[in-house]
Amino acid sequence: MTEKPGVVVTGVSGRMGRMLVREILDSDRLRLAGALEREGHDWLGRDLGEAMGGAALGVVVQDDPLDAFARAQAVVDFTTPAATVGFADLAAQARAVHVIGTTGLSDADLHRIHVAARHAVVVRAGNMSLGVNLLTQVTRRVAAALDADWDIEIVEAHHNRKVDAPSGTALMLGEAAAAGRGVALEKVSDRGRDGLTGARERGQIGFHAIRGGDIVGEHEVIFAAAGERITLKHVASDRALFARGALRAALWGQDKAPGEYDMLDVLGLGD
Ligand SMILES: NC(=O)C1=CN([C@@H]2O[C@H](COP(=O)(O)OP(=O)(O)OC[C@H]3O[C@@H](n4cnc5c(N)ncnc54)[C@H](OP(=O)(O)O)[C@@H]3O)[C@@H](O)[C@H]2O)C=CC1
Ligand SMILES: O=C(O)C1=N[C@H](C(=O)O)C[C@H](O)C1
Repeated sequence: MTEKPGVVVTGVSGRMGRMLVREILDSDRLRLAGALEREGHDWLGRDLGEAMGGAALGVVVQDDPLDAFARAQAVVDFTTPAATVGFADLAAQARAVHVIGTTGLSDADLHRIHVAARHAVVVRAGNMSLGVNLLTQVTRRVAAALDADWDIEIVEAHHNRKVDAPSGTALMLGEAAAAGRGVALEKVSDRGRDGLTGARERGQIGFHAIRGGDIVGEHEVIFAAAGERITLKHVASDRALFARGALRAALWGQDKAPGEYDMLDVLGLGD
């Protein structure tokens, strides 16, 4: 029998890191091969299970990514942009599938990930859920069917610890709406209006971010015209959904050629 692919979880003490560990331990198709935290973290050197407040797992939390990646087939990464670009280089060196959930990546970060993907499989998505990825397809189609008399506004809501805005998901939905309209998002994007802004410009795509409490993630795409309005909405009520999507991507990537992929590829929802 072949061994189950081993997964290293980065940012293992974080909201998504802990969720990923639980899902891997529940999985009969993957095994936990390593646990990473940043330099200086108080979990370093401790057994992961005990650090999480449970029984020992025999996996020690470490801060040496190359050592961890060399013993794994996949790296599942929900951390920060600065950490993720470093992990992309090292996962490529180790030829491990790199699943990236981190959002807030700059164009320069994306370029570095693109270069790393010459040598290894990278699956990246601002949202790993089936529902949101399906919603991007629906959004693109609705935007393609309507002209610019329909104003597009994207509203997202998240917990009060989130550090980036608009959310990665809001940007995915914005890209989908812009693609449906046949325009480049950066040319029409209007983020967080404030003050004496003047009337809305025709064709713009607006973004608005709510931050509060423990909201897991909610996204609305509003198409508003004179006398009528269409609202497409997704609500995530459990982070396990993102973790399961990411682990599905880690498995899916095992037999793929090096390159950049997204969750539409993993879920078979691409055109
Ligand atoms: N694509 C998707 O479906 C989803 C994406 N996300 C995205 O995932 C990212 C993480 O979210 P969340 O889990 O809520 O955030 P958290 O802040 O809870 O977790 C991030 C973790 O990464 C750790 N970290 C930071 N730098 C490093 C490093 N160099 N090496 C190892 N670990 C490091 C942090 O440690 P410390 O706090 O000590 O600095 C922290 O434990 C965000 O960008 C978020 O938007 C979230 C959910 C779903
Ligand atoms: O930070 C989060 O929590 C989330 N981040 C992702 C995003 O930026 O869209 C996905 C999800 O909405 C949760």
